Amino acid sequence: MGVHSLGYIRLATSDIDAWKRFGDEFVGFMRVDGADPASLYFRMDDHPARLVVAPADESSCTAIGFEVMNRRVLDELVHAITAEGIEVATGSADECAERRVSGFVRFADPGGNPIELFYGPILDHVPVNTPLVSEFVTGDMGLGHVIVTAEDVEKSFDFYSRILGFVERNTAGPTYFMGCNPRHHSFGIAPKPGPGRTVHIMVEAKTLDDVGIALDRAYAMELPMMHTLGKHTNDQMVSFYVWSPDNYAFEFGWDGLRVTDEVPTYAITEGALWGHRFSPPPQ
Ligand SMILES: Cc1ccc(O)c(O)c1CC[C@@H]1C(=O)CC[C@]2(C)C(=O)CC[C@@H]12
Ligand SMILES: [Fe+2]
Repeated sequence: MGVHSLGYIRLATSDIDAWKRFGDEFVGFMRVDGADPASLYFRMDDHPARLVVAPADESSCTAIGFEVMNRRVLDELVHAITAEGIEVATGSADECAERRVSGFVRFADPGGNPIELFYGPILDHVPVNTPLVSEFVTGDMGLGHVIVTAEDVEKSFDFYSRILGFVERNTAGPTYFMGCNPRHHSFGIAPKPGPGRTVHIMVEAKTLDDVGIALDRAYAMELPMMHTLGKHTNDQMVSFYVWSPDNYAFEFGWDGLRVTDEVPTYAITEGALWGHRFSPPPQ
C-alpha cells in the first residue's frame, strides 16, 4: 500500500509578508496560530495547516508531505525506500508537534526534492472559515497537486510508482502526471536540469464562481499571471495560475476529473483545451 494523498506543503521564504498577503488575501486560506510564532500556518479544512511558510534567508520548498494510511504503512514504506539506498530520517517529537501529526519521516527523492511521509494528522475541529472561497475540495483527495522537477524523470517516476505506489495517469511529452486517490493527479514530475524543485502547487475550489472571484482578486492585487484562465486536456480542470511571491506558480482550479476506476494511461499533446496563455515570471 502506498501514499494516500498530498497532505501538506512547507515553504521557507525570504518574504514572509508577501506570503501572508498572498495566503490571506488572494488564496483565501484560514490562517491559524502554530508552534512557531514567526511562521504562517494556513488551513483549508479540518487537517492541521496544509501550507506552512517559515521565514528564512533563502526561499525554498522544504517539504512535500504525503499522507499514508497508518503507522504500519509508514513502516513498510520506510523499509522499501531504505532498500533503494535512500537515507530516511525519522521526525522528532517536536517536529511532529509542530506539524500536528502522529509520526513522519523525511528523505530526498531521486531528483533531490524534500519529501515527508506522515500518518495520523491531529484534526482541528474548529470549523474551517474561508470567507473568500466557498470551500476547498480536499478530503480523501488531499490538498491538491504539486509538480516538481527532476533531472532524470524516468528514475523519479520509477521511484514514485514502484515504491510509493503512485499510478501513472498520463504523460505530456516527458512529464508524468500521477495519482494516488480519485484526484486525477496529486503529483507530477517534469524534466529540468539542476536539483529538483517545486514548479507549482494547485488548490481546487468547489465552484466556478470561486475561481472567477479569485481571478478578480488576482487582478485587483496586480499579481503576476503565469497562465490565464483555461481548461486542461488531461483532468479537464478549469484553472488559472499566478506567480507566487517566490515564483512557484500557484494554480487555482475547479472541477478536476475524478478517477474512480483506473483507466489506461494516455499521452496528451496540448496542456489546454482553451486558454492558459503563458507569461514568464516578473523581473
Ligand atoms: C499540462 C498540465 C496539465 C494539468 C495540470 O494540472 C498542469 O498543471 C499542467 C501544466 C504543467 C506544467 C506547468 O505548469 C509548467 C511547465 C511544465 C512543467 C512543463 O514543461 C510540462 C508540464 C508543465
Ligand atoms: Fe497543475
